[in-house]
Amino acid sequence: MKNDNRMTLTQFLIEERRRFPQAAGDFNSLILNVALVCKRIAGHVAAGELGGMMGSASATNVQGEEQKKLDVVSNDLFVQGNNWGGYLAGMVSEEMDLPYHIPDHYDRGPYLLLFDPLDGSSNIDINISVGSIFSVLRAAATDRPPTEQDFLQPGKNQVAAGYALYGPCTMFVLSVGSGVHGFTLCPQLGEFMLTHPNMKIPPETQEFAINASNGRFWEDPVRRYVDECIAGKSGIRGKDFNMRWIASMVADAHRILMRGGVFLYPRDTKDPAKAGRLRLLYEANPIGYLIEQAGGRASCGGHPVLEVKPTDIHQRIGLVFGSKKEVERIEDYHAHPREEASSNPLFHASSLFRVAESQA
Ligand SMILES: O=P(O)(O)OC[C@H]1O[C@](O)(COP(=O)(O)O)[C@@H](O)[C@@H]1O
Ligand SMILES: [Mg+2]
Ligand SMILES: [Mg+2]
Repeated sequence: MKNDNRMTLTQFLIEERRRFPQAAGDFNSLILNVALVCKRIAGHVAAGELGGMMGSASATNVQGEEQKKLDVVSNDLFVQGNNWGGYLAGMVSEEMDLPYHIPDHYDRGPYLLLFDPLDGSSNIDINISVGSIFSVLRAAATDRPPTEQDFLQPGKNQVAAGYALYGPCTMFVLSVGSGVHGFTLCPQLGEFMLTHPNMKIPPETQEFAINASNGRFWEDPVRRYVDECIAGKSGIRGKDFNMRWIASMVADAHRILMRGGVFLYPRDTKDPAKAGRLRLLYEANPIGYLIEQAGGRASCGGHPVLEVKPTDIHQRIGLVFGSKKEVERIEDYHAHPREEASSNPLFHASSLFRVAESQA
């Protein structure tokens, strides 16, 4: 990578801050510390500390010391890298049952940090790209530890969101509400350099991503959409589609930000107790925010996902995101079921995204 005159993440944040002359600097400290944590995680991933060395919670190394899973290591790095800075009131993580409270000997600050420290962890053992996803909300108060309720804000309240992708190179993709910007880690400088300013998702696509092994559990709007993509030129879409599935949502989202496409992890009937696979607060919301900032659309079927009022910090949700026109088509299929679907009571009984929508 030529790094001579590219802007660093720090320089980018300084430029952004000029738009908010009253800002105290807490926000930039937060983003820079999250980026530093991501560099540390990238180091662990690149060092081959994958499944064999760190994959099992009960694994021991040659010294007989217990080794932690990389998910847990990544979570600890997020917590320790951000609890001391004075800019956070608390944190929520996929790896922690309850919200994390800033210890009394550190200052509390105005922001909440929510994260999936390692997304796509089933890919660690096989050396396929994984990533970290984060979301930033404003705290309701700094004179007390945040309650769970304080974290239950709709995604539209996010003041920033982003992810790091640990792939062939490490990238940090960020939105602070003014578009989406991609930074690539320069190994020589150890800095994230602005390599992909203003990422935009084309409104149409010929690529879709879904775990097709769940096909028999899909409800009609999703089945219809996928069937039409597969029918290609011979069907009503009149064009051939390609399919991709990395099984790291963060990597699938990155591909869509780079060249368009649509991703579906819908609510299905496989386990009716689960309102989808992905977690609302630290997977669907931050990715939804980035996608919409890049001109795409993120939906839970009938509503923009960013409108959903959360009810639980680890709540799951059905999620569709990507190229705007494709997501709108899927939403339309939910809003206007096919004839055969509307005459089939099965399809009435369980609307794909019903739970999420009722919470919107
Ligand atoms: O087993 P599947 O259906 O391919 O699931 C893959 C999905 O699960 C996830 O890996 C869940 O994330 P975690 O690794 O953080 O649990 C998503 O990234 C991905 O889209
Ligand atoms: Mg995840
Ligand atoms: Mg995870």
